[in-house]
Amino acid sequence: MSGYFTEEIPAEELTRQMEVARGVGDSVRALVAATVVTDVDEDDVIEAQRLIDAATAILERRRIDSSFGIRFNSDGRQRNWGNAVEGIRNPVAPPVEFEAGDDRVWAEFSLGPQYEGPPGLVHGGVIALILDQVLGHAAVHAGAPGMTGTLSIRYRQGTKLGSMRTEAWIDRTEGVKTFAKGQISTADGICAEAEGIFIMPRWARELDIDRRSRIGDA
Ligand SMILES: CCCCCCCCCCCCCCCC(=O)SCCNC(=O)CCNC(=O)[C@H](O)C(C)(C)COP(=O)(O)OP(=O)(O)OC[C@H]1O[C@@H](n2cnc3c(N)ncnc32)[C@H](O)[C@@H]1OP(=O)(O)O
Repeated sequence: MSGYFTEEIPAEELTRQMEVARGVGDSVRALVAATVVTDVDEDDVIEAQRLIDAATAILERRRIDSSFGIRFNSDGRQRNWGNAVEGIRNPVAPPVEFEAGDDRVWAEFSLGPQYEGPPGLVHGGVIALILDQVLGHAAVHAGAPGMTGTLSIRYRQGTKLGSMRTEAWIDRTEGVKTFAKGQISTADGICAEAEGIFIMPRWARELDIDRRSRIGDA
């Protein structure tokens, strides 16, 4: 399985690189939201498009041949900047920043107009995206990570665009399978609940690699 590799970067340099990555990610996130809801005249839209195309040409002057992957420093710090949920350099990602306590992980975050499904509400697939990641994180945090085998979601009520919270915890483990549960809530209460089975894949079991740090597709 490729995509997991070590790339040693000194601490200060890593901090600096993170600021730059977050900066460009945040700017493009703002651009995406503005593109959805702008009400300016067409001439302004066309001028903006010209500038955006120029920016894209700058970024494409040099690129990696693959996706970003997950990069580790030898101290265990990881960079998953391309991740669709938490990647700081991925404008598709809100990004969601997870915190961990004794028995669960959680995050507070906001979803803007680019995540709309039904009018004013978050798209159901985006809800699934977030829940997959938070449940996967709970499995990692419990020291029993894996790839998502099954994810079941009960959508209890529409999730309004804006501020929300997600959290997840482990229900139980059975051999290579970790059973996780979680939810997303807003000021209206619980909007969606999920149950997932995360499985340590056969290739990882055979490699016998560090379960805490290497499995999952974060
Ligand atoms: C300090 C560092 C921190 C690092 C911090 C990292 C942060 C990290 C955050 C991670 C957060 C990730 C969260 C997103 C995670 C994705 O999004 S993963 C991407 C989506 N999922 C996939 O692409 C998975 C695709 N499927 C597969 O790869 C394989 O089918 C699976 C699921 C790994 C299983 O394959 P396998 O290993 O060959 O399984 P196999 O040996 O046949 O079966 C093992 C057991 O699992 C059961 N099983 C197999 N498939 C399934 C299934 N689909 N459903 C239920 N049970 C199943 C079998 O029945 C068997 O059970 P037992 O007989 O042992 O009771």
